[in-house]
Amino acid sequence: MELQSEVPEKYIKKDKNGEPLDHPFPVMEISVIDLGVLRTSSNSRDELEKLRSALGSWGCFQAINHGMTPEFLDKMREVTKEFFELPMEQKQKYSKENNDFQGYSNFLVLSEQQKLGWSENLYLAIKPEEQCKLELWPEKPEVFRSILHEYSIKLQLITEVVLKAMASSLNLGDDRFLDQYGERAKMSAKFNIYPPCPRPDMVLGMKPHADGSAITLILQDKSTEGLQFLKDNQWFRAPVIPEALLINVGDQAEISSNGIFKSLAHRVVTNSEKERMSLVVFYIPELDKEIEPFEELVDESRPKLYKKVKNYPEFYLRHYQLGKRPIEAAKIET
Ligand SMILES: O=C(O)CCC(=O)C(=O)O
Ligand SMILES: [Fe+2]
Repeated sequence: MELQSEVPEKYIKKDKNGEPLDHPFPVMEISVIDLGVLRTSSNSRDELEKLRSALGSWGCFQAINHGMTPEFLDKMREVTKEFFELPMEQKQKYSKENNDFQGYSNFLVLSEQQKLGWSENLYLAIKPEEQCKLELWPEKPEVFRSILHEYSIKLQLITEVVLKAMASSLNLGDDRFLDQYGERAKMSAKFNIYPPCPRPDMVLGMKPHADGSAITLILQDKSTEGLQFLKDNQWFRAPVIPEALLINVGDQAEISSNGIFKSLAHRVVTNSEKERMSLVVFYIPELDKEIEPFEELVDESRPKLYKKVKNYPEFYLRHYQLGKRPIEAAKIET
């Protein structure tokens, strides 16, 4: 995207509270959780309590000791930036087709009227294997395919540890989330680049949304902040911890946990001088699994908050296009 002093109208976005988008919002309180401690059964009670409390308030945490070295994470960041630095015609070889979610796109467009985000993305399924369209996996930079493969394997292991710990933290059997979501749950990687933008006060990198996943794992840029979460009607900046993965609750884990874990709205702001990258991995339950609040978490003091849903990505898209928060449509009316 070319840098210019005026930006096209379709990118202009006003904050609901009238604040400029680049207002210096406060930094959120985000727990740092040691996955190594969660993995060991002794000693993990405090860490589980921390996890439960983090997911029940801010809906996210920073995971450290996840089994990937800082050098490996830096390599992922570098490879992501190198891909987006390729000439446009090379990136367009991987362009997203209209009826597909996988591939390269220049901005997030779901419908004509929607304001565009100041970003380029590359969306690739990474699990299960038969959903991967290897022809869309860039051949340049040369290490792209092998390093993404390695990253996928690591993220599968991490996801399993996190979902088990989430279950334990709710005093449920370890496999409660994994069983509900299915062995063939999907993982998709979304590579984002947010180029410098001349009007960070008026243009967003990504508009406010909550994720339709069960959980999302984000590798953030090391030197450029941008991600913000909305809590109690106020935006907060997510800090960057270079060696950590930021893991957040998506709508489906909020539903399964009967609202104990929170899927918060978030957005990405732009920066006038620096570009920002992120690598986001969505963990998405099998489409034909019925997702509903675990019955162990429903009682008189905590009635069932959500209906049963199936194929949430489709449900999500349908409601998102109407400009509503999809999870609202899954709520049981009281
Ligand atoms: O770029 C980021 O840090 C987050 C992007 C995001 O929220 C998403 O892709 O769903
Ligand atoms: Fe998101």
